[in-house]
Amino acid sequence: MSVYVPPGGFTVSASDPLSDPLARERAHLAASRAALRAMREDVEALDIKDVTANWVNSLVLGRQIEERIKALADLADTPLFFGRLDYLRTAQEGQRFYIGRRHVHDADGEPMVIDWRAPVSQPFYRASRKDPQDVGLRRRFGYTGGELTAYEDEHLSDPGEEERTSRLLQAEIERPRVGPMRDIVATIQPEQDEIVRSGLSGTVCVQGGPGTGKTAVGLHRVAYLLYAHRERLARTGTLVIGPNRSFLHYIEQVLPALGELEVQQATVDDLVAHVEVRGTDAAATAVVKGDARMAEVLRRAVRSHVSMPKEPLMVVRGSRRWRVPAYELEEMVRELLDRDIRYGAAREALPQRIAHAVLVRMEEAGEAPDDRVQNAVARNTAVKAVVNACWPAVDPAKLVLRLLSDADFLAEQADGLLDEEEQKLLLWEKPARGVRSARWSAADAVLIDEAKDLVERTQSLGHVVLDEAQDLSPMQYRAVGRRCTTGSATVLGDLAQGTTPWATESWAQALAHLGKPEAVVEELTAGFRVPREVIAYASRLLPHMSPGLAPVESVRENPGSLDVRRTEPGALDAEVVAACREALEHEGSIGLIAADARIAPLAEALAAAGLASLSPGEETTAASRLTLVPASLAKGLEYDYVVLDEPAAVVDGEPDERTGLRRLYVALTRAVSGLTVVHAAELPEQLGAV
Ligand SMILES: Nc1ncnc2c1ncn2[C@@H]1O[C@H](COP(=O)(O)OP(=O)(O)OP(=O)(O)O)[C@@H](O)[C@H]1O
Repeated sequence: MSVYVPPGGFTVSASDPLSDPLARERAHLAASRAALRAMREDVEALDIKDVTANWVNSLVLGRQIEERIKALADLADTPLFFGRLDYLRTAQEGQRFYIGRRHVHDADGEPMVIDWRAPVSQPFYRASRKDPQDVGLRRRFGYTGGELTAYEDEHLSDPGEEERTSRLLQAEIERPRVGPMRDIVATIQPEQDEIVRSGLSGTVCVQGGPGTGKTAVGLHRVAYLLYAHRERLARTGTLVIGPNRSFLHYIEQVLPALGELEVQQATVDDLVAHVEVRGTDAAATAVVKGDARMAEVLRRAVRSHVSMPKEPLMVVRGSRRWRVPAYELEEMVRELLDRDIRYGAAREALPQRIAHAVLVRMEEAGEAPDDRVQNAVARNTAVKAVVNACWPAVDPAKLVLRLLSDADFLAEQADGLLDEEEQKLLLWEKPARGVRSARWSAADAVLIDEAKDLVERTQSLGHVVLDEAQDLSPMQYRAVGRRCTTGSATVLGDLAQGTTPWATESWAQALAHLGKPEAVVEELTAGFRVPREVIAYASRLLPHMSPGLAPVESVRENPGSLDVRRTEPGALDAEVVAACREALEHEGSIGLIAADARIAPLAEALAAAGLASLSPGEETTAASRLTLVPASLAKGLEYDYVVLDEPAAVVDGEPDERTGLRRLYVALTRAVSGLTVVHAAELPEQLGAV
C-alpha cells in the first residue's frame, strides 16, 4: 500500500500539475464540482410554464424541482468523492471510477463521480487481496474540509504488496466527534456492506455490541434501498424507528447528507399516539400489557361485540315487503366471523350481503333489480338496524378503556389466557370515566393500536428500520410489524443492552412477534467507537447480565484512556465537575452520564462552577460541548470523552440488578476517546478491581 500525505499542506505546482498525482486528483475534483454546478444550473433554468396544464401540476413539479436542486447541492465540507477504483480487464476494461455520495456527470453525460450505491462501486467496499473482484487499484482519499489532502493506494492484485490497515480509515474512526452523527459511506466495512446491500424483500436482524455500527448500517441500508428501489419505496414509504427524541435528533442528519430527504423518523410511542399519554404503569403491569397474549384478549374483546340475529328482517320497498329469516342472517354473520377479516371490513360487508339476499327474493318474484337497488337496500334503515345490533361499530380506545375498567368484561375476554393475578394488575384502581379523561400509559396506547388494527388494517410501509429493538415488548413488536406487513424491516439491537422489564431475550422471539420469523440474524463484532481498554472494562459485566454474548473487539488503535477515581461522598460533585473540566481540555464532545436521580444536583454543581451544559439531543457546538445525560437516555449516543458519575447509583436506579448492570454497561460504552469514572460508593462488584 502506498500513502501520499504531503508534508505541511499543499502547494500544487503551477508549472506542471499533471506530473503530481494528487494535483491530478484535485483537478478531477474541481472539474466534478463544476459539472455538478452545471447540473444544478440546468435544473434551475427549467421553465415549466409550457408543460404544466394547471396550477396544481405546476406546484407539484415546482416542488420536485426544488428538491432536485437541494439534492444537487455541493456541500462545502463533504468531499464529492472519497475513493477511486481502477478496474483491470473484464467488463469494465481499464475503466476508472470515482466513488462519491452522489452521481455527477459531465455535459456529455459521461460519469465523473459514481454513486456509492451503484453496483460498480461495490468492490470499493468488498474487494480484497483474496478476492480482488477485478480491481487493480483501490484509492482512498483524505480530506480536510472540502479540500483533498491525501490519498492511499492498494494494488489488490499485486502479490508483492503487503496487507496493512488503512490509515485513512483509522483516522476516520478516531476523529473527534462534535455535533450529530455522520455518515460512514467512505469507510463502510465488508461485513457491514453485506447488510447494507441486502435485498429489499428480506428482513435482516443485526445483533451487535456497543459501537459496532448498527445504527450506521441501518441508515445506510435505507439509503441503499432508496437508490435501488426508488419508485417502489417512494410509493410505499420508509420509516426509521428510534428509542427517543434525542436519539432521533442525533441521527437525523445522516440520511439528508446522503441526499435522502424523504425518510420518516418516529419513536414507537409516536406510531401509536392515538390518545394522550399521561400515566405510567408499574413494571409488573406494563409487562402484562406488553405480553403477546394481550393480542388474543383484544381479538376476543373486539369479536365479543358480534351477536346473532334473533328476529327476521323486514324490508319495505314501495308496496312490497321482503323478509329474510333470522337463521339466514345468522349464516351471514357466522360466515363473516369465520372468514376472519378485519372487524370493520366485515361490518361494511354485512349490509351488502343482506341486500343481496333481498335481491334474490326480488328476482324470484319476477323483478329485475340492478346494483342501485342493492345499494339502496343496503342503506335501508331496517338493514342498518340489523347491522348495528349484530355487528356494532367498535371504538378501539373505548374498548381498551372497558377492558381496563370492567373486571367482569376483562375476566370474560381473558379467560384461560391471563390468570387472576394478571387480570388484577391490568385493572385500573379507579376506573376511568371517558377516553379523554383516562390516564393512559404508553403500554395502553399500544393496546389501542392493536385494537384499531383489529377493526381496520394498518397501512404497511415499504421498509422499516427498527433501532434499539431489544427494548420492545411483544405488543410493541406487533405494532411495528403491522407497519411493514407487505414490506421488509431492518432490526438492529444488542441483547446485552436491553433495559426494559420486557426486553427480549432472543431475536427469534422478537422476530416472531414482529411477524418476520424468516429473517436472517447477522452479527457485527468489530467495535468502531469504544477504545479497547474501556470496552474490556465494560465487558466484565457481560457474564453477569447476558451470559453467552461475545465481547466487542475494538478496531481502534488509539489506546484511549480509562480512569477510575475514588472520592469521599462529600466531594463527589466537585470531583465530577473537575473531571468535566479536564475533559473539556480535549477536542470534541463531552458527556457527563449519571443516574437519573443525580441529574438535578449535578446540573446545579455544573452551573455553580460556571460550566454550561446541554441536554441530550441538543446540538453540541464548538462553544458548548458538555452534555449532561441521564443514564436512561444514553442509549445509542456517543461522546468523545465521557465522565461517568457514581456507577452504583446507575445500577440502583433500576428495579432489578440485571437491568441495573445493563444500564451501567450502556453508560460505560458511550466514549470514543476516554472514560473517567468518578465514584464515592463502592463500585458494583461485577466490575472487579481496575
Ligand atoms: N465503517 C465505519 N467507519 C467509520 N466509522 C464507523 C464505521 N462503523 C461505525 N462507525 C462509527 O462508530 C460509531 C458507532 O456506530 P453506531 O452508533 O452505528 O453503533 P451501534 O452499534 O448502533 O452502537 P450502540 O449499540 O451503542 O447503539 C459511530 O460514530 C459510527 O459513525
